[in-house]
Amino acid sequence: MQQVIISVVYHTGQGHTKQIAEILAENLQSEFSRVHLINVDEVKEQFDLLHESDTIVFGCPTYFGDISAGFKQFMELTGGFWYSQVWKDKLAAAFTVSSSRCGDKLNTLISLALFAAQHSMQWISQGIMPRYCSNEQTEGQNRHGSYLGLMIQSDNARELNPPHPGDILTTELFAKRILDVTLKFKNIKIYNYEQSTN
Ligand SMILES: Cc1cc2nc3c(=O)[nH]c(=O)nc-3n(C[C@H](O)[C@H](O)[C@H](O)COP(=O)(O)O)c2cc1C
Repeated sequence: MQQVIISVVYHTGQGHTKQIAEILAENLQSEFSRVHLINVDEVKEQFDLLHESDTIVFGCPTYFGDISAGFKQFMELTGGFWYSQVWKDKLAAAFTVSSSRCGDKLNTLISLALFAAQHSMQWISQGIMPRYCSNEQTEGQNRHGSYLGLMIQSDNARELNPPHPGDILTTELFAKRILDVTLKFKNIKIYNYEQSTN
């Protein structure tokens, strides 16, 4: 059985971004894929896992309308790889988490896409249509109407609460899309494999 390798590399401050990284990793896992979940705090020892990946998913919280400092540190560690373009034509996708519905998350996704472009990676858009009927517009899939990547609104409280159900659904659908696109890009045809229709 041919398998693709997908890594999710993330920074988290209080754990909200970690929650989403874990849901993504769980839903990326299949008989056709091997998944690495990597916290940027431990990335220095795990760069080989990123180098062997077909797809790398980048994730961080939005802090002051942009990527977090923790993620930026990781980005700057990749300077040597940029120089030799070792990630050229790997696939890339991204997600960000912030406490406001908007919270200027788009700017974070743009920064992450630019980072991937400087590494000459191929970008996977979110590819999930928002639902425009009844309550689903606000409670369902892609409720923030994002296209560049996955946007999540965290419920910031004293305790770490689970993400909004609509955001969990969107995360699951995004994982399915990342897996679909990776298999397509690697030209792996799987008999009876159901492509996502969202
Ligand atoms: C320094 C700082 C700046 C923040 N800036 C924003 C912001 O610009 N927009 C927003 O909606 N939330 C903002 N937040 C809230 C975080 O995005 C939110 O708490 C998020 O869930 C953090 O994810 P984490 O738990 O993975 O660290 C900020 C939080 C911090 C600590």
